[in-house]
Amino acid sequence: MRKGYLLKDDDPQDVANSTKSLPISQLKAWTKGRAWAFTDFELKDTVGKGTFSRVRVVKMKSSQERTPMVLKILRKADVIRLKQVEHVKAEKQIMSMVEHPFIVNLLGAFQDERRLFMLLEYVNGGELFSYLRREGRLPNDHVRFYSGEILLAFGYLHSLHVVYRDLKPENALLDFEGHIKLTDFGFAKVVEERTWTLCGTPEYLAPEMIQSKGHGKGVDWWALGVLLYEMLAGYPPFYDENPYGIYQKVLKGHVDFPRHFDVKAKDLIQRLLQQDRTKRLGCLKAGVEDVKKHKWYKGMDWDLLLTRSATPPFRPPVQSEDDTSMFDRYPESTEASAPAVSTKEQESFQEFDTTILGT
Ligand SMILES: Nc1ncnc2c1ncn2[C@@H]1O[C@H](COP(=O)(O)OP(=O)(O)OP(=O)(O)O)[C@@H](O)[C@H]1O
Repeated sequence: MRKGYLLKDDDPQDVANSTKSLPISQLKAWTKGRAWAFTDFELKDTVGKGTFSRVRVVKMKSSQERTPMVLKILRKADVIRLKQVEHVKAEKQIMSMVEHPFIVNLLGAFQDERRLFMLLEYVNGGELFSYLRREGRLPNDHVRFYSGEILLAFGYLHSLHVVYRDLKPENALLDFEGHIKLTDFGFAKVVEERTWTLCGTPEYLAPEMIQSKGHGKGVDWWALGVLLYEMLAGYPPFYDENPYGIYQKVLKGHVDFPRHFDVKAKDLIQRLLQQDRTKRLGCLKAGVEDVKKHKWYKGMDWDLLLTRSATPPFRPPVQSEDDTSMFDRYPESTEASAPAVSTKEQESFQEFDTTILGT
């Protein structure tokens, strides 16, 4: 049994001192169908801060079950001010319908008068971003592993007509074994054909999104090309101090490849960073299968990868399930206050609460 990952058994009475924790399948079964309130949780460290959210590790207060989870806390007033109501609703909606080994599990969604809460499994190995910045750049086989798990998640999402739209190393978390877990579905959308909203992170935006031409699944394949490049080079392919400069470079489409680049990796990236989305790898008839078949992935056992049976290249040095040392430090916050919103504004959050029925 792994250190810090004790499986549940039937005995413990000592709630406060218990270190018992559940594997995700059992955690999902335990959280299934429950109604939640913010006061149910004991607040631990903050592990992330977004534009209008705070992500905190939490534990249930009065329960035998002490598995750490995270609560993504959003202030309604900020969500409204930044015109993110529809995105937040879509995030919850999409996260509650997806289930995949390389995607973070949503365990519940609820609200109080001033805040929205999403309860998620806690992925304690930190962001791929932090690992990449520490290492500088990654060797081919590491990149093959991470991008392979991500592309399997994309294949799954696209089969449900979900476009993720926010791939970047900050949103790819590593679990305790070192497998990928995609988080932040704030820009994800169900798209049958095309959609037009400009969203994502400048360095990762596809040309058709910048040009407001209408976009679809192709933006994810473009972003995978950017991520592959960034992991192998240590910096993104299109870079400038300001977003406008980045957009110009993306539209110009010229990519400089460092000398050390593997020729097959370069070929794959060029096919993903194809300006014309009708010719871009992943956007053709065979979809994800074309990407999987690219010669850079030759020898990859995709079935083994999907079952999380391939050995990750790096195992995060976490000491316990609630270890937060792989994340940046954030100042303490009591989460006591949030601005009020009007009764009319409250209505827009009516369908937010979800008890996950799942499997
Ligand atoms: N399930 C999780 N387990 C561990 N850490 C998480 C989890 N979900 C999110 N985080 C951390 O919190 C950060 C912010 O979360 P998230 O990206 O979902 O928030 P956001 O408000 O959408 O952020 P942004 O404004 O940057 O898009 C993540 O980058 C990650 O470091």
